[in-house]
Amino acid sequence: MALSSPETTSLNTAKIPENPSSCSVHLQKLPHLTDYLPNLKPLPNPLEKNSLYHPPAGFYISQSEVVLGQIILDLSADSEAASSPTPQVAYNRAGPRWQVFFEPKDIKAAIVTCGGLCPGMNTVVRELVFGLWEMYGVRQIYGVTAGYRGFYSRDPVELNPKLVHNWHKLGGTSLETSRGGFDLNKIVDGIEHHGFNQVYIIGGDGTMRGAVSIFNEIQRRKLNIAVAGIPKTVDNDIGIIDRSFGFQTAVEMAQQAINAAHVEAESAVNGIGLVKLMGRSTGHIALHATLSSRDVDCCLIPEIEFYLEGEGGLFEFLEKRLKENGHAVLVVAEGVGQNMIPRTEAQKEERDESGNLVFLDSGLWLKSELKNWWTRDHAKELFTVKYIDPTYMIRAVPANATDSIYCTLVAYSAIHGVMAGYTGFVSGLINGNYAYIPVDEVALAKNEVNTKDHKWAWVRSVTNQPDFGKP
Ligand SMILES: Nc1ncnc2c1ncn2[C@@H]1O[C@H](COP(=O)(O)OP(=O)(O)OP(=O)(O)O)[C@@H](O)[C@H]1O
Ligand SMILES: O=P(O)(O)OC[C@H]1O[C@](O)(CO)[C@@H](O)[C@@H]1O
Ligand SMILES: [Mg+2]
Repeated sequence: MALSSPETTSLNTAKIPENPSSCSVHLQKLPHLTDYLPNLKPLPNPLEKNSLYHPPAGFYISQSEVVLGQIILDLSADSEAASSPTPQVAYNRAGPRWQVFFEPKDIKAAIVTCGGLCPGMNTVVRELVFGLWEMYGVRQIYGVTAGYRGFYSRDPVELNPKLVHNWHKLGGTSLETSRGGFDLNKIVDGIEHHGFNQVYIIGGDGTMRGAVSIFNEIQRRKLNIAVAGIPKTVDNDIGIIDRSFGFQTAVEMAQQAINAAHVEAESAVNGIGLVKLMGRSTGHIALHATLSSRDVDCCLIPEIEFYLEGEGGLFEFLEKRLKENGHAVLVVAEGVGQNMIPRTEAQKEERDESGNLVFLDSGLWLKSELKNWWTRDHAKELFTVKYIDPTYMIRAVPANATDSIYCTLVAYSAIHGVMAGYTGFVSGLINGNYAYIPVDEVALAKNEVNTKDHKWAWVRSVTNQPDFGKP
């Protein structure tokens, strides 16, 4: 990998070697059914005979095609990477393989949706059904309803293109979803009982941890069943992938709430518009909504520390903004201030069916703190806080055009991977390319906002909010 033009770096003080060490690549191993069922025989891909495809040269993806996990490198001679070069992590590129390990007539596929809603869930299900049916001629496709518990407590629903053709226009998940109900043995027994040999699992971080256990148990039982995950996270809290389908739609929907908060704030004397957006442990939606809106004066996310009172605190900042502009818009993620909001003993313990801590309403808390502050310090002046909580509105909608394309491609990628005999993987977008990632890796990978990165610096520069830091 030689640098094309050393001159271009003349403005930069960093020394760049003429010929930086050729990069070594570490390919993350993808589990395959033949790892534990060595006698399985490959077959030619049925797409060869699909009259709609006529696969051209280069259509099939080879084992050697990879997607790099990191595409930004520091080539300077004194960089850490140059002094101890670690191999680049790479993932298998997603797409059709020329050999498959399933005969279409023998396939019985199951699709399940788990966890909270996200725009595009129905589209992913629709595209799995269409892809399996149209590309590979699969005729036994089932929806497992109500999340993981559906594997053992409900009859699966037969799916076909006619039934699901309109689902991309619907928000939510027509298969229904739930939290909790994860009983590993009952689930794998259910999969065996129904004779499913391809299992597609759509869900968030918890769902992916469940998928790891299901995959491990299937391997332990040496079953010829492939498991593929499709990460769904409106909060964008799953690592490795660029983002989940539905995330951009949610950010777009958040604009409506921010616009309304801005109008309300601007139309009042000392008006504050307060918007709470989803994001339990990560502030990606709040961050992206702030960057795209430009009406936001302050964005608070769980990854930053802040305090309310005193010099350098939130109230001091808002007071300044109110003096300058007469109004201010504040966007907070739901996970913000959870360690500052007073809780009863019962609230400290309260968890949802999946075991996630139930959060208190950060927006309501902030609204009340703002009112107390104003009454205490400026009792005679007018003041208004308009609090908007669009929580479910931003995720209960169908996917926008960009997310719809993502839904289709991520679903097709999953199908191609499973047909090729891969298992225990997820399909996802990495640096703009579809790739296969071992599910155990995804289940552990968090995606928090890096507050030392440019993106957070951009927020600071569009809002001009201070680095609240510590008092
Ligand atoms: N560690 C785990 N092992 C097995 N199953 C799990 C685990 N964590 C969660 N699950 C199961 O996965 C399903 C979904 O989990 P959860 O409710 O946490 O949502 P999620 O998948 O994280 O989605 P989101 O948080 O985006 O709404 C539930 O059925 C839950 O019981
Ligand atoms: O009310 P529910 O369905 O548990 O969902 C709320 C949670 O779901 C999420 O959207 C994640 O899917 C979180 O942001 C939020 O805390
Ligand atoms: Mg989760």
